[in-house]
Amino acid sequence: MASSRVDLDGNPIKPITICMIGAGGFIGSHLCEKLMTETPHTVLALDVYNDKIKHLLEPDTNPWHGRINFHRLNIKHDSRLEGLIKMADLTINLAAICTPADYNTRPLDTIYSNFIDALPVVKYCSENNKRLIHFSTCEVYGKTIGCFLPKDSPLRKDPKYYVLKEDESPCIFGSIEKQRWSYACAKQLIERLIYAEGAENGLEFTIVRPFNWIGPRMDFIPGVDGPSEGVPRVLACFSNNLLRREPLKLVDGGESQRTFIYIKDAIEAVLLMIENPARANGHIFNVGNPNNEVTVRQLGEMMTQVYSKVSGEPPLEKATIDVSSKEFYGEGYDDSDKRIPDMTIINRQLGWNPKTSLWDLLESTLTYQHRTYAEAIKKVIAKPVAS
Ligand SMILES: NC(=O)c1ccc[n+]([C@@H]2O[C@H](COP(=O)([O-])OP(=O)(O)OC[C@H]3O[C@@H](n4cnc5c(N)ncnc54)[C@H](O)[C@@H]3O)[C@@H](O)[C@H]2O)c1
Ligand SMILES: O=c1ccn([C@@H]2O[C@H](COP(=O)(O)OP(=O)(O)O[C@H]3OC[C@](O)(CO)[C@H]3O)[C@@H](O)[C@H]2O)c(=O)[nH]1
Repeated sequence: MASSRVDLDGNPIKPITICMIGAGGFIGSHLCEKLMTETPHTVLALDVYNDKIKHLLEPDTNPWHGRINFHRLNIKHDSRLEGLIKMADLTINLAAICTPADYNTRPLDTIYSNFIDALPVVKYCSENNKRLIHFSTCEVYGKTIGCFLPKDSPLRKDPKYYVLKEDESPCIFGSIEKQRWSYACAKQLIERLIYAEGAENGLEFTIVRPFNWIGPRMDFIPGVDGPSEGVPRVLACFSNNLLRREPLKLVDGGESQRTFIYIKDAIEAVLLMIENPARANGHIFNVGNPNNEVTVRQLGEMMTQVYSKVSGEPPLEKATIDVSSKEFYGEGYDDSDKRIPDMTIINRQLGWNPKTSLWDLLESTLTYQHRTYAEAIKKVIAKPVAS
């Protein structure tokens, strides 16, 4: 590891110990990989699962052996949590229920996971003067102001009505019956609590609002490495459809818009936050790629084209089908209409910008999906169904 690593102000970077909660998930696995391969830092990796970081934990001959230690624990009820936070210089909290299919069907679990379970983490960091990087979500913005304007209003084209700014945009959620917003609301309240701990008790914090980070190891493929009836996020839903040669399901016409960012670009931003505390503390950062905006329908069409290229299989004649949100997610679902991150703050504080185009990131991700799952899917499909 280069000992000459310096921060953005030219100061040498000292090795630190990081307590990473939720290290076994999608983002955690990429962050652990980055920290092991490119930095001298040590990671205390906390999670209920470790399948996605197994390659970093074994074998003992890995060059980073000894710098990553896995602790299997559930932060809901484990007395080791405070001790592990105390052992570290920095805590990164990624643990959450964060798949939209859960928000309206398991609202209590969602609220507990995203608010109640995060409380002790904030408390222990504050009481022990430990720095905290907390993962929130772009979903705290909810809907755009523009979506309430008449459909033909020219103001809908004005960025003032849809670009999402950390220090200006309001958080606009639906009614309480729309339980979709249980997650966003819990995330908003924990953000407010962390902000208040900073203001009243001097907690050193950074809040990250990821805008649809996607890439290898995201979620699961139903029936292969996750429950057959499970509904992961859109990348894995569409990957599953493509692998099984089924039409992609477009919820409510696939009209919602998203900006997708490659996980590896996003992890660069997190590393800058870790290694530049003076520039990152006290800030809330949007982390997304405003250049990669598509409707969900366009995403489906692009994934279909890319998958055909990487698998060598022709696309289905009917590549997509429409499905209502009630049928797909159940009662209480609602959606964010559009999500374009304003990049001013992260650019000013950390000089960071995303690089990878949507086509390129889908090409590397779907190559991974095909290599990892195509054979397993064939076996699942070939298995006779028990009568
Ligand atoms: N991926 C994105 O684009 C995105 C977007 C917005 C927000 N986020 C936020 O980023 C964070 C990480 O997201 P991800 O995509 O890696 O999700 P993920 O589900 O892959 O990872 C979350 C990890 O937390 C672990 N976890 C959950 N509850 C736990 C508990 N009680 N004790 C111990 N471990 C627990 C899970 O086992 C999982 O490994 C979440 O807070 C999420 O809300 C992610
Ligand atoms: O088969 C499908 C699955 C989903 N959709 C639609 O795609 C849009 C995006 O869905 P998804 O990736 O599942 O999640 P969201 O972007 O809505 O929310 C996430 O954003 C950030 C995060 O906080 C964590 O990742 C989470 O809340 C959406 O419009 C679905 O309806 C589809 O058409 N077909």
